Amino acid sequence: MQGLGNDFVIIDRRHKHFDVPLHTMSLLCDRRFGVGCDQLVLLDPPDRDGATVRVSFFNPDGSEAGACGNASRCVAALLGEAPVLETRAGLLPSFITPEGEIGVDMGPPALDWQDVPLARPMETLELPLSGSPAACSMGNPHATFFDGMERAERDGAALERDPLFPERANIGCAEIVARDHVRLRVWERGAGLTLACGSGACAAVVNGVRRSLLDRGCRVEMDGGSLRIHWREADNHVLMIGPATHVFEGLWPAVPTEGAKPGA
Ligand SMILES: N[C@H](CCC[C@H](N)C(=O)O)C(=O)O
Repeated sequence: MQGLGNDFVIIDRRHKHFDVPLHTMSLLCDRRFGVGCDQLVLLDPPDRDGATVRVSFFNPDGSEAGACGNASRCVAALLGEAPVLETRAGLLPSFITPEGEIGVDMGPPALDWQDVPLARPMETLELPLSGSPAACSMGNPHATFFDGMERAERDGAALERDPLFPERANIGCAEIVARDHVRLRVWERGAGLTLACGSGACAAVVNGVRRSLLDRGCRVEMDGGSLRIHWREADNHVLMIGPATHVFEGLWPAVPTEGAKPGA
């Protein structure tokens, strides 16, 4: 499935559990050897009351992401009937707008340095990096710059691994069009430049509001298309609304026995 061109292989293990080894994940994500995707998504039976499905997200480099906004909308669309997603970021309710778009309540952002996480406490909102980004977590770490989108491709790889980010970071680079409209390009942790990033769009609005650059309701326009983001004052939750598209589906091959060659 894909959300604004940010694409995913979603493996539904709710009815038959099987292991997906790391090397199989990497092959599936690698466009040279497999289907190719920005993240791999696993669906499992829920553990927590109130959840419909447990969802976990993995980058092509095998690292796990605590949040994945575009994939969350895709899972909501796949299951239908407004499921509640159990993720590492918490329980995320979903909804369908009258226009048929998919909405996910991405929960509250985490703003304290230990929760982003950052390597040390910061005296100001602006991090001590060229371009003075702001950082927050949506269940995954995001640093957002507001001085144009060029930095994403130019410096994203180095910034992702800056020592300031002990768990690395997704690097969002924004160009302000208006207080309710921003253009964004994201170098994603463990995945590189993508056409869109849902949690990155949420983080950009949160960081933009904190920097007094954006309103709480904002259109975030990315190369793959736009999301509507609203950082709700009443409960501090971030709502994300946008499309989710089913591309194709297949059957998981007979689960290989131990030691079988990957990518069978
Ligand atoms: N594409 C995802 C973000 C993946 C984040 C992942 N790269 C990480 O390690 O946090 C989204 O739509 O939110």
